[in-house]
Amino acid sequence: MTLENLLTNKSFGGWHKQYRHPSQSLNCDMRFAIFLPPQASEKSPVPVLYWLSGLTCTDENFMQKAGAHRIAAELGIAIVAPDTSPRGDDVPDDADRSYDFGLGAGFYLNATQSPWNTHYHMYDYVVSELPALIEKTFPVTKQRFISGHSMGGHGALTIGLKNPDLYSSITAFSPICNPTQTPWGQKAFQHYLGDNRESWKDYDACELLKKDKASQAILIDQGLSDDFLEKELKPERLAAAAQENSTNLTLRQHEGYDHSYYFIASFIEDHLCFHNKHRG
Ligand SMILES: N[C@@H](CCC(=O)N[C@@H](CSC=O)C(=O)NCC(=O)O)C(=O)O
Repeated sequence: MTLENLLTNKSFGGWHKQYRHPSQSLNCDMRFAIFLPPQASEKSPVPVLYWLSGLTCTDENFMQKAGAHRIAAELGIAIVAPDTSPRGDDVPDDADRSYDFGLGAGFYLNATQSPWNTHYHMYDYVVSELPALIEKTFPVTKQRFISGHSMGGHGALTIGLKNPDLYSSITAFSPICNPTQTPWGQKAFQHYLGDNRESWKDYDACELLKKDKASQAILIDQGLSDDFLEKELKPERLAAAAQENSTNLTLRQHEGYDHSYYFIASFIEDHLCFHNKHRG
């Protein structure tokens, strides 16, 4: 396994680092970023928040724009930000090169349909391959938290709900909550998963929550001036499903905030503190 260090920056007493490595699940080279707080050492390993970004993002957007390092350094939590899709000349993209499908839009699932199924296995990468690499390489514990934004909020919710033993708590900003019923999700699932709509439900947070009560606590923040709210996100449906089975889900709605990283930066401290409360 080669792990190539591309970038190292000291930040709030800790370290932001960017790496490239060959990924077996995705069948291509991948980049990820990690923030290691100053407390992290072999003698005192720290838990890890996995952050899943949204459409068009790479590992860089969150690290550069969210303003998360100060509070992560204070709390002693590492943050790992993977890319949002497989990358490279061999990796197929949307024919129209649109932003909502293909490169930069892996939807955190395992594609079953050709030509997507050669590379698009972001679910396996995020749940298994990347944490194994992180836990082998860096001074971290096996405790994981998960969070994300928009498409990454969908990823955080579905991955967290499906793996209660692996993720202690779940948070999301402006998540796509019911992708089987909304345009971004339907386009992606049709291509990646094919015509059988039953198979789509396995990657839909509302459907997962209707099936089973979540064992973890969930925090969702949503801006009320978000241009994607009505058409794509549907947080009210997730809140209703949670209420139905007494899942511990808090949906906070904020006047005036949009879908951008200004919104994420405004509330990221609350998310890190929320995860910190669930630390073992
Ligand atoms: N107008 C944008 C649309 C893409 C966009 O808004 N991407 C969001 C995530 S949306 C859901 O997954 C994002 O995080 N963008 C990156 C950023 O740094 O703000 C476009 O056409 O690119």
